[in-house]
Order: sequence, then C-alpha cells, then structure tokens
Amino acid sequence: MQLSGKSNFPCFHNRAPTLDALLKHLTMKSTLDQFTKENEGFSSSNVAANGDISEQIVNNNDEGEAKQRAILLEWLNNTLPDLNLPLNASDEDLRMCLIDGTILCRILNMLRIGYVNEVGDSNQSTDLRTQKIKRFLAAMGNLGIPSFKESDLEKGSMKSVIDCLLTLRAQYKPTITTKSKSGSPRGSGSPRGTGSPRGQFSALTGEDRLKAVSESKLQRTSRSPIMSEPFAATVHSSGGHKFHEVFQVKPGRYADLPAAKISEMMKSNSLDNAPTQSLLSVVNGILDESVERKNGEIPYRVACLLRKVVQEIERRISTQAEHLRTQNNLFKTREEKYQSRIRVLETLASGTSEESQIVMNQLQHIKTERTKMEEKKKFEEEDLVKLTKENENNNLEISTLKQELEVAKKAYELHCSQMDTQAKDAKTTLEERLKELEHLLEDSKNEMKKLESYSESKYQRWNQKEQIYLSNMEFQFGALQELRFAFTSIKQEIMKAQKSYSEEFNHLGVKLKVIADASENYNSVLAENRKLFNEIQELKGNIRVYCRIRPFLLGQREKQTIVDYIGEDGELVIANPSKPGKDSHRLFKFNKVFGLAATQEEIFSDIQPLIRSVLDGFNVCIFAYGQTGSGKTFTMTGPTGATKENWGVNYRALNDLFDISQSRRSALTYEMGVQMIEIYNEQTHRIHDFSMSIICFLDLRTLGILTQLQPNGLAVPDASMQPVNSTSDVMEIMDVGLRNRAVGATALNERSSRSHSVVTVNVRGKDLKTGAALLGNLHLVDLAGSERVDRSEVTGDRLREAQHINKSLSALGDVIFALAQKSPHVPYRNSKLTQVLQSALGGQAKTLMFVQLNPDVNSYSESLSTLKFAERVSGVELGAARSNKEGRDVRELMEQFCDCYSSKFA
Ligand SMILES: Nc1ncnc2c1ncn2[C@@H]1O[C@H](COP(=O)(O)OP(=O)(O)OP(=O)(O)O)[C@@H](O)[C@H]1O
Repeated sequence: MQLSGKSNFPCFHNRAPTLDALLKHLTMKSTLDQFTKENEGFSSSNVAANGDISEQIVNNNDEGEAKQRAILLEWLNNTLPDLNLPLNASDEDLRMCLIDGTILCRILNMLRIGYVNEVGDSNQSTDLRTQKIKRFLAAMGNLGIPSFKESDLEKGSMKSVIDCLLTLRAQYKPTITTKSKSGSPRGSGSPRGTGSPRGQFSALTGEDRLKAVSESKLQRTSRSPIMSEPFAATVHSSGGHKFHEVFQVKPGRYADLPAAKISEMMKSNSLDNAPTQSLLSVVNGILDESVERKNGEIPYRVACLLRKVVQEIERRISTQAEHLRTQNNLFKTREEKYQSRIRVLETLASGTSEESQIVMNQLQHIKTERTKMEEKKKFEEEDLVKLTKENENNNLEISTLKQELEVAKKAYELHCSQMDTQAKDAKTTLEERLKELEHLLEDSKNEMKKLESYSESKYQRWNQKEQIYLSNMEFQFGALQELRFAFTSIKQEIMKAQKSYSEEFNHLGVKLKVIADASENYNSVLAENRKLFNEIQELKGNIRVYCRIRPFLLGQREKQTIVDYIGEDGELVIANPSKPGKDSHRLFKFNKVFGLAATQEEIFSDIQPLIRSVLDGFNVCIFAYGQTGSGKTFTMTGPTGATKENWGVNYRALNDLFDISQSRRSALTYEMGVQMIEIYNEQTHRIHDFSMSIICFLDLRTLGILTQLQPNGLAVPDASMQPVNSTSDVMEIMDVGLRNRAVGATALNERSSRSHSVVTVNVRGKDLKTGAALLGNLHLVDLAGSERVDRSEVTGDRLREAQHINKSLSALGDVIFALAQKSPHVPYRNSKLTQVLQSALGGQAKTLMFVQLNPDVNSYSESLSTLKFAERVSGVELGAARSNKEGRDVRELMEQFCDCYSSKFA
C-alpha cells in the first residue's frame, strides 16, 4: 500500500489541505474547543489521556502484540475497506496508516454524527454506523487508549474523539524516534524489550510524555513554514527515507552523478517530498562545485536539476506566503468574531448582576483568551516578519542564483554552440576526408588492378626471359668450356712468349747498355761536331757572295738579257747586246750563281748550314744587295702573300731555327727573340711594333745606336726583343714590319724600298748537362736599292734618300773589304748600317751576301756597277778561299765529318 508521507492533521500541519475541510465540518459550537485543542487543550488533554493510557496499557501488558495489531487491522479493514490492509501487515504499514492525517480525518468523519460514507453509501443503516463506532470503541479499549462515549458524538462534541485519535497516533509516533536509535520500529525503549507500541508508550512517564509533546510543539513553533514540510514531519517515512538517500550527495559530486540518479532526483515526487534545506543544499552544492571547477561549466543534466530544484523552492515560498496570508485572514476573522462576542456579552452584562458576574467571568476568560491569542498573533506576526525577511533573503539569494544560473547557462550555451560549430566543422572535415579516402580507395583499386595486370604481364615476360636466360646459360656454359680450352692453350702460348720475351729483354738490355754508353759520349760528340761543322763553314769562307739573277717579269719575256753564261763554279759572263764588240763580255766570279730558274728552296738549302751555326753560338749575317726591283725582297722575304713554298730566307731560316732547337731539346734549351728595325736616311727605327703604319712613319722615334756592343751582341738597345716560340710568332712580327716599312713609288719600281730593313734573331742556348751558355745572332738584311742617283730621276728628298743609301752601301763595302784584307782598322762607324751589323761582320761571324741581278738589257749599266761592287767583295774572299792551300781540302773535311757522324749515330 502506498501511503503519502504528508500529514493533513490540523494540529500538526496547517498547510495540509484536509485541515480546512475538517474545520468546516466541525460545528460552530466546537469552534472554541477546536481552538483550545489546537493550542493548549491538545497538550493538557493529551497528556492526561496519555497518563490514563499508560495505566491501562500496564494493566493489559499480558496481551500480545499480534492480538493488538490484529484488532486494529480488523477494525481498519472493516471501517475503511479501500485501504485493503493485509492481515499480516507489518508494524511499519500500520504505523504509516495511522500517522496519515487523511486516514485519521476519514476515521473522524466516520465517527461524527451525520456521517456520510465517502463511497456515497448514503443508505448505509444507522445500525451499521453504530456498530462501527462500537467496534472502534472496543478496539480502543483493547489497545488501552482512552476513548469517548457515544453520547459525546450525539452532542456534537468532537474534542474527546480527536483526543482519542491523537492518542492513537501519538502511540505510534514515538516508535519513529526509537527506530532511528535502535533500527527497530518498536525500538528499545520498551522496558521488556518487546518493542510493542503499547509497551513503548507505557514506558514513558507522564512527565516525559509532557516533555515530548512540548518539544513537538516547540519544534512546530520554531520551524519556519518553509521548513515545516511533510518531510520534516515524517522524516522516517518511506518517502522521506528515499529523499534522504537521493539528496545525500557528497559535495563536488553532482557533475559526476549518473543520468539515472539525476532523473530519480528530478521526479516530481522526490522534489515535492524533499526538504527545502536539502534543496538549498543541492543548489549550493552545484554552485560551489561550479565555482571550484573554475570553468563555469555545468553539465546539462545538472543544470536541469538545478532549474527544477529552484522551481520547487519558488513554489514552496509562494505556497508559504499564500499560507501566511490565509492564516492572517483567519486570525483577523477570529478577532472580529471575538469582538462581536464581547459586544454580545457586554449587552448581556447589562442584564442581571448574576448573569453579569457570569458574563464578566466569561468575559475575563475571553480576555485572557484574547490576550493569549494576541500573544500568539504577535508570535505569529514576528514569525511572519521573520519569514518575510527570510523570504526576501531567499528571493534575493534566488535572484542571485538565477543570475549566476543565467550566466552559467549562457556560458554553457556558448560552449554548446562552440561545440556544435566544432562538431559541424569536424563532421564536414570528416566527410571530406571520407570522400577523399573513398577516392583514394577507388584509385587504389584501379591501381591494384593495373598492377595486377602489369604483374601478370611481367610474370609472363619474366617467364620468357627465364627461358631465354636458361638457353643463354646453356650456350654460355658451352662457350665457357671452349674458353677454358682456349685459356689453357693461350696460357701455354703466353708461357712460351714470356720465355722468348725474357730472352729478348736480356738482349735489349745489352743493346741498351751500348746506347747508354753512346749517349754518355753524345755531348762530347756534339761539341766535336760543332767544332768540325764550324771548321767546314770557315773552309767555305766566312764571307760568301752568291749571285741570283731575277727572271723576267710578266710582260718582259721578249726583252734581251745581259746574262751570257753561268758556270757551275760561280762564273758569270754578262754581255751588252746593244754594244757588241771585243769588250762586250765581262766575267765575274762568285761562290755560287743562281740562274733564273732557281727556286727559293734551292737558295735556302745552300745557306741552311749557316743557320745551324747560329744555334752553335756564332753570329751570321745574310743580306741582299742589288738595284731596285732586282728581287732583294723576294729572296729575303718572298712575294707578297707568299705560301710556304715561296717563303724567303727569313721565314725559312727562323723555321729552321725552331726545328733544329726542338731536335736538340734533350741536350740543349733555346730562348729566341726577334727585333725588326729599318735604317732610313741614316736613322734607325723600330718597325715591328704592331701599332705602326705608313702614315705615322715620319713621326717615328729615332733609335740610338750604341758605340759599344751589348753582351748579346746587339747595337740597338732601344729596339726591344720580342720573344718568339714558334714560326707563326715570327711571321706575325715580320708581316707587321713589312707593312710598316717606308715604301714609296718611283719610276723604277712600284715597291721601291728606300730604307735598309734588318731582322735580327737573338738565340740563347743552354747545355742541360754542362750548363754552358750559347749566344748567337742572325741578321737578315734587305738593303735599299743600289742604283745610281742620276738614273733615279729624283730630286729633293728623294735625291737625299738615294745619297744616304749609296753612302751606307759604300760603307758596307769598305767594311767588308777591310775585313777581307785583315786591315787593323775596320770602318764600322762610317754608317748606321755597318754599326748595326758590326757584330755580324768580322771575327768568327759568317757573312753571306746575295747579289741580285736584273737581266734586262736596259739595266745593264746598273747591273754592271752592282757586279763590280760584288766583285770587289767576292773576289777577295774567293781568293782567300783559294789561297787556303795549307789547310785541308773542303771535300776531305766533309768526308771526315760524315764518317765521324755515321760512326756515332748510325
Ligand atoms: N726570282 C724571282 N722570281 C720571280 N719573280 C721575281 C724574282 N725576283 C724578283 N721578282 C719579282 O720582281 C719584282 C721586283 O722584285 P723585288 O721587289 O724583290 O725587288 P727589290 O730589289 O726588292 O726592289 P726594291 O729595291 O724596290 O725593294 C717583284 O715583283 C718580284 O716579285
């Protein structure tokens, strides 16, 4: 049976809804009694009744507890069959039934006169009701509870009836207190330890019972209406017990409560039955927990619980306020009633004195009552004020809590919205990621298919390759076998070859020893060779004169020549066809005469030994002498734009120098330098500078000529040497020099040179073994034209140029003549030309002069004078060569040299 924990009895709970209903049914006559019962009559009568009960209970101690319970259950089931209490109902069920105010009111209504059955059984017989009343009285008698009389009911006085019911209720009520101490409904307060309600109650003395009732009253008055709730009155009821368990939560644990627990707490039943103090504790606990966690976050379910609890507190406060207003109105109504009664009584008091005395007594009594009422009212008002203040404080606290709750709610909602946003973003991201993964999965599948097909094809290819490799391996294995056989045979051949090689090496070693011995003698042989070679050159003559006859040029083929005979031993006979006669033929003798058909190569091959002498450390001078246009430049340099075949003496000589120096590099190292100057009007100029040109010719700086030769044998110090390493370097320098030469047009030759061109090659050699130095100079001179002045048809500057040319050529002839005569004085200083060529003229120097001859009959006289100049030089020299009869014959020396050379190097 489910019983409500609320007590509706007016004495204990003013806010119970059944109180007003009960009071309305009471008669006006019993109003004063009712008032007395609620205030003081209850305690005194109750105490008195309890005292009687205790005596009766003591007298009936022998009756069993089961019998008492059975009697009470029987009566309750008969009277209120809808309770449907089982015969074996427990003491707790019985207790819960009897302390229920509603049930007590129903019992009271049933007992009072004019009772109408709740179920609407208006036809119920009076006998039945009387029988029920008698049964109740009998049950009370059995329980030893002071009862009432049926006449009291007939009179309409309910005081004794209410006292009886309160006693019955009070009998069960102490067991509650006892239970909390002993854990048994009957408690340990029974002196016998039986725990029966009667025994327990009887164990209390009258004073104790009075004290208990007073405490109950004191509790009632000291508690605020808010706190005087059903739960407070029925702390140990089943519902209260449940609330106690539900709200016994340790501080700081609300956030961790499971949802089921919070749902249980939020049940309307739980919240309705929970004490306000517990609800406030819940609110404070949640807020403290929120503050302690410092993040303001309150789980949603806890926030719901908080809202629910606050709503419950608000509801209770409003209910209590309503109740206080009702109570106040009630007190005002009562006061008005009392005032009207006082006025009636005062009217009556004006009647008889006796009645007046009685009325005065009653009035006094009423005044006393009124004073008490006023005191009570005062207490109530104070209570009201306290409650109002408390209500205000609570409202204030609630508003604060609401604000905090609102703030917490907003923070929570903000947090929730952020979480929602994050969740949406995360969801979107995850969906995108899912799509990507799906695409990837699709791609992977496709890739896997491709790989499978590829691996399949590759597997087949590998199989094919394996077959090929196997066949190849078989083939290679066969080849390997062949190679092994070949290797064995080759090995044997190598062994044989090794043997023959070792024998050959031994033989070569012997030969190498011979070569080493020969090489040790090489330098001495080389020195001897140089000595012998020089002796040969000396035997040929240190001054040689060759004659070269220029061929007719294009357009001169039909002209008469002056050349009558050319002998192999250097004889030349010229004749003047225009003056035939006895003296028309003249004989000239040279070292050698080159005819019209002589090539450049033939010319050079004859002078090549002199070039070798330069590398042996001797000075050599080669110059061309002849009239303008006789072919001097052609012989010394070659034609303009000459190929290697037409190279003149200059190029060939320098080329030969480089070739011979290269062939000697194992024994000698050479450094070469070239300078190119020209002597014009007895002034010396450097012409190989690349920046020179014909236009700037007259502004050229005049070079000084040293009176004493330098250590290198040069007489023109200012004309710096240009180092050369190859034939191309030399050709480049010469080309620039030739372009810069002073060339002017004359009537005789379009390239008539009026200056002496001197190319000097300085050679420095070093013997790698002995360290001895060799120094040689080669002078290659292209002389100016030797024609006579009166034929050149020039005057002024041209005439002065011709005079300077004739003077220098005469000086050259004088020097050579003096050298040939071994004259003590050689007139080198008579011209710039002889000064420049001083080192190459005389001493051990070798001089070779080409006498260039123009065969044209028109140039007969110029050719004749040229030949006479050459005769003067060559005649002396040739004579000297011929007079060297005490010396060895040239031919013999040559043979001796050749024998020596072949024996050393063959
Ligand atoms: N041996 C030769 N064979 C063919 N042509 C020649 C020969 N000698 C000279 N010549 C030609 O004759 C002309 C004159 O020669 P070249 O200029 O060498 O004379 P030159 O004596 O140097 O004159 P100059 O005194 O004016 O310098 C040139 O055209 C040249 O090519």
